Amino acid sequence: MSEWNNQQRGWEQQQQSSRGDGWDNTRSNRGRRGRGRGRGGGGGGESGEDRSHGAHNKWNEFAQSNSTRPRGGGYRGGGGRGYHSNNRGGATWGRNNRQSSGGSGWRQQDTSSGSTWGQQSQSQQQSGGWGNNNNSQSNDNTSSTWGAPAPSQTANTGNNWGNKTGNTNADIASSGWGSNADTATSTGGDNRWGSSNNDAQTTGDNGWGSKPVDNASKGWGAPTTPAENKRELNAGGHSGWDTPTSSTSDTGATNNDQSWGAATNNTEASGWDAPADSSAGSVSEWDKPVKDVNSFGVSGSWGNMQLTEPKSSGPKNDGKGQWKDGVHVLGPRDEKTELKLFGTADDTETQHTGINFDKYENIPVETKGDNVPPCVEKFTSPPIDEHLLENIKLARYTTPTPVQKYSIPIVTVGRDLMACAQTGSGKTAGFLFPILSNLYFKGPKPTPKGRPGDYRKQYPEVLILAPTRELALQIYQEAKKFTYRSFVRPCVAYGGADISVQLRLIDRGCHILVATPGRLVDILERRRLSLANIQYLVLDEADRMLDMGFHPQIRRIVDAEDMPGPGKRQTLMFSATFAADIQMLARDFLKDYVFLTVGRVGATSENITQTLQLIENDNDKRPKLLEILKADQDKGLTLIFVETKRMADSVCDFLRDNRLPSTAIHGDRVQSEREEALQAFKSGHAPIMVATAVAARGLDIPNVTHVISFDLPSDLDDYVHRIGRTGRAGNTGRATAFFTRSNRYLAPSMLKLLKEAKQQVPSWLETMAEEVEANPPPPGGFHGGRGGRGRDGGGPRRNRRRCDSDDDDIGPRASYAV
Ligand SMILES: Nc1ncnc2c1ncn2[C@@H]1O[C@H](COP(=O)(O)OP(=O)(O)OP(=O)(O)O)[C@@H](O)[C@H]1O
Repeated sequence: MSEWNNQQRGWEQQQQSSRGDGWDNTRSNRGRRGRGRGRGGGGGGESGEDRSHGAHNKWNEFAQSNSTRPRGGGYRGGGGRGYHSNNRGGATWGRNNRQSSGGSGWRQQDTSSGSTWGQQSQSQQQSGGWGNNNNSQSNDNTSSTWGAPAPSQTANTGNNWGNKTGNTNADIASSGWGSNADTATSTGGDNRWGSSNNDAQTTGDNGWGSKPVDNASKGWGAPTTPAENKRELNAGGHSGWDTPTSSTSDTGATNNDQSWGAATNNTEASGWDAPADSSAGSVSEWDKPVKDVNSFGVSGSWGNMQLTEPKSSGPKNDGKGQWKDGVHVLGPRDEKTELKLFGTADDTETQHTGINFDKYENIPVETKGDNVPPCVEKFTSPPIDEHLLENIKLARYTTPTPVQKYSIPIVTVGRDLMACAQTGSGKTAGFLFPILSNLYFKGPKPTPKGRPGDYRKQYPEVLILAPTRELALQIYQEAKKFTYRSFVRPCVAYGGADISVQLRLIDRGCHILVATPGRLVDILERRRLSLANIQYLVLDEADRMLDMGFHPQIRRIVDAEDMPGPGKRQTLMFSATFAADIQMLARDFLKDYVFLTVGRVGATSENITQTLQLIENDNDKRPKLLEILKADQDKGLTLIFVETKRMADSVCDFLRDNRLPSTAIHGDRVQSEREEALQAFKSGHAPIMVATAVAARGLDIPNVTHVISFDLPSDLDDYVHRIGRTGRAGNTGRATAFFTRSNRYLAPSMLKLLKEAKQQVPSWLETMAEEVEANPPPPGGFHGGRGGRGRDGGGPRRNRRRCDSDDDDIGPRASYAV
């Protein structure tokens, strides 16, 4: 029996045995929002959001039958209202909480007659919960503490969530829950949850944030390879990660040993500092403690912790360095942090270079501009800083990709750059490396003198704008890799996550800010950040940002704030495609720039084998999809692109109905769900992901071996980016597209694209292309093939957002007129 069949059987079993518990819970909860609030749930009150009555009834039926809670009762109902009241994606918290002994858990704290957190911590000593650092009583497995997810509970005797291991902090006095304490100076073991956001990935022992890394050994149900995952499903094991989206199964131990990792792993930046969806707009108690934290060591509320914590004078080891007296003092090495950041040489959650990596060498490179510096052939010192080279080595990069070979010297000598290179060819490092190298050489720029009241303002030196939340998060994670042990602090800000948490992180120090434009405008309006110190402005996927309607926000950020103008800062724009309308932006934002193209602008990688399937009728798409998936012997991940959010849910439902473990990602899902879906996909728990354009750009997911364009976008650039989720870093991949008559106007440009990438061209495409050329679309009647350089047809497509298309973090827009 083929691997596929094995897998499938396993999935079936999974579906039958634990539907509602596992991967399937990453599905969209669209339509469920707001239902079933405020009833039952053991007094759960307002926090209960009964997701068992959602649109996806079938699954919810499973959930109901699995559930012991009263219908309509908030699954978070264990303890009154907590931050869950606004947090769909944080279901896990509530669930664990509910499982916890005697209604314990921090939510209860909230109901405990206005008690302070510190007091709660005492009550926790009886029932287990977060305020309770030293309370071994809380270690019953069901009430697993935050920092100690189920698998590690036994190991974590006495631990509670923020604070796992005795935590001897030299700087405990300034730290704490909502800790504004500089995580850079906290010890590796000082797992204060307020700081877990950063620490989750950079320090090994940090409460729950650290969990996912060794999930394989901890029985999370998230084995290391997708193949194994599938086998585990065969074995009928619970799944894990993505469970938290679902409120459906709040029973039993299964839930206990799920969940946490999902929240943690997915949301490094949100971690539990950023408990899932803040879109509901409220901020929980513990998200607001910036002020309280300052009084931490003084008033003792919250700060009860410190009284119970012994101080340590042990070495600090959080992977962070400092700039001291003009010298870059590196932080100490830390094995666990390195493992988290860089993975291992053969894990499946890290992108490894593929057999065709060397072929990048053959791609023609062109530069336009005056006095372009010569490229480098190797990662050498100089122009790259020694410490950066060490991190590059840890990332197992041996040779720069073509875009890096050119961007490194160009940016190092201070030039602006517009760079266009194929998907998956290393553009992120192309801008990060020279920027970081320069920062490491020069050290931090002095903070400008602010106005009175500006004392809390941060002055980042690098601003990286990205169109989608997931891409922002990914760039941030890359930045964390290459800033390991350095003085440079990266931060991230994107919509759908708690802004106060993001602000708090920024407050702790921010040299590099990665942000989506809408969220950044929001932050700027709060006057908590100044752009006066920006030395580098990076617009990643700039064309997509314009296409999404971010033009006003970008203009505002760049022109209407205090950012230094062109010539006083360096501006870098990177994409695999550049639409015509980006030229305008380039003209205004860049100065004396170099235009770098690696291969033809907008071309696909030859590492991707493309197949077009002519589909006569839209109704034939689903059976065809099933046929392809079932015949697929590939053990890798499959990403399916559709055009609308509704269709994403619908196709995902269809696949599940056919017992194919799938998840969906689109803009109608709350951020935590999106991240969970992504994690379920990455980990192989849901090896099929149905996505809208929200996942089209920049996402670097290892082991995506097949991209299926169920719907073709009306713009070929979008197609190029979508299929670019496979065939990355020299790996090979496959792309299948369903081509219908309604896509016919794409035929000429598609034909050209296929020929250029040396792909097989079906004869019907040639015929169709000829027909279209003989009868071109009426002016304005079709937006296919947006132009760009060397691209056929179509005009600028700005502002042609579809009503059901995805918009991500558009944010406040009315406040600035273009
Ligand atoms: N020099 C290198 N050696 C080995 N791997 C590399 C190198 N540079 C980048 N990579 C890896 O290649 C993968 C793709 O890189 P990246 O995400 O930066 O591509 P990209 O060009 O930005 O793609 P996209 O156009 O889709 O945004 C990443 O996993 C990255 O770690």
